[in-house]
Amino acid sequence: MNILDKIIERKIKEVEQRKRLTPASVLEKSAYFELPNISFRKFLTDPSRTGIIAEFKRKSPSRGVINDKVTVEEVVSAYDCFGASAVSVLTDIDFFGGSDEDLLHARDVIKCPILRKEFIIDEYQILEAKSMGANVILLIAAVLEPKRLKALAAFTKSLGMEVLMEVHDLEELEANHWDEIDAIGVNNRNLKTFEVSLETSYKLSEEIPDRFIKVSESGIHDAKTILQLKEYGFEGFLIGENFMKNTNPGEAFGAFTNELKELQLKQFQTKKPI
Ligand SMILES: O=P(O)(O)OC[C@@H](O)[C@@H](O)c1c[nH]c2ccccc12
Repeated sequence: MNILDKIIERKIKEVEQRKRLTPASVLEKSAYFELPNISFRKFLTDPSRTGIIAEFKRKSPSRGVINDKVTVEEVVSAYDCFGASAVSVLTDIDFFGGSDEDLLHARDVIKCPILRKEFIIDEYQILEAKSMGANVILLIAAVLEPKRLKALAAFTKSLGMEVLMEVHDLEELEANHWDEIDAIGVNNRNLKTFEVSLETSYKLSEEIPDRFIKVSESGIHDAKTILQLKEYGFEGFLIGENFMKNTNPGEAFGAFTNELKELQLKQFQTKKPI
């Protein structure tokens, strides 16, 4: 059994337990059901933001503990303040050391869209996401049948939220050209083997129809890579470890965005006719 199978096996049990503990009707009483969604699409394509979806991730199956010393509030408020287009918060407890509380605390301190980073297999988890104040959810093509993925995406849209679908290869991409999806994320990390290659994004970029926002996920460690990905049409960049591995992830994000701005300025100046 690969790690993804293990996570899903655990997740099925977890969701059943959660449903018994808190019925959906209780989740639906959350005030977030009354509020308009903070648009992921709008923030990602806003030129005054960076396009970066900055992630709060304490640990992962591939890296072990990345950072268990910082608070979610201090990190995500710096992410937002230095121009993140969205913030991603892991809520998986067992494999990523996250929690629902992390997302709730993030929501208390930031105004940009929040991605609930979770292994979603059931509508109930989407209701949970809404009740916590998340604005966008992740649907992973490697764990869902195409028809099931479409149904979960439609349910998300019916709640006014948005969908980031994650793919890792052409087969997953071609099976899931659903109108209910807002953005397609190419995961450079193979969730079954942990291998990381940016070539995955470069190769799949031209296969993604223009109506979807293109996002590149995982393994991004420098500002130069963002410029390269932009050349391939990517507008979103999901980055976790590169910030979280630092004592002060928020500050690391700030330094990264400064470097990105400088590189962009240089690129602009050299392209400009004299
Ligand atoms: O820390 P990285 O290499 O920058 O990657 C971030 C993000 O892409 C990664 O955490 C991720 C992408 N898809 C996922 C699905 C589940 C859990 C985690 C992920």
